[in-house]
Amino acid sequence: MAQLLHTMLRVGNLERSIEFYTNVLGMKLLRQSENAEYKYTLAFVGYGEESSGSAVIELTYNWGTESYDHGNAFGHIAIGEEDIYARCEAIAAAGGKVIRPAGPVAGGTTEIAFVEDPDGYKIEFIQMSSAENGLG
Ligand SMILES: C[C@@H](O)C(=O)SC[C@H](NC(=O)CC[C@H](N)C(=O)O)C(=O)NCC(=O)O
Ligand code: NI
Repeated sequence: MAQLLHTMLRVGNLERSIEFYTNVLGMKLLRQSENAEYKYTLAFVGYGEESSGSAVIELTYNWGTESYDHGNAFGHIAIGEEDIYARCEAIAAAGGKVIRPAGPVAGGTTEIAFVEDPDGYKIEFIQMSSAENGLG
């Protein structure tokens, strides 16, 4: 059976992104690799080991490229959380940017929040106990 493995994000400063995803969002740095020939470094972060079936984020740093034009197509990566209110408080306290405070989605009951990572990618937090479609 196919398995969702990772989402790749190109980032402008790998150390900054690793710091955010680990110390602000509470993920683990799972593995890191460098390709000197093609001048890029990969860092995989997530809440669980890939070997246990956890989907992860692949942070890609192209040496010397400090920013990207994100266009207007990319939406977000979603993370299920037991308490998005506490998580958002912790993110804000750690200097993270909460761009949509925790609360019910417009016209619905699922409770969500949005934060922005250091490159401007949006991360959605969903209160699993409130999630519709059987996620809760
Ligand atoms: C390890 C595996 O999960 C990969 O995603 S490697 C894919 C490969 N990545 C790179 O070459 C990284 C540097 C490259 N300059 C880039 O920014 O992508 C690749 O084929 N990338 C092309 C792509 O469109 O992802
Ligand atoms: Ni990949």
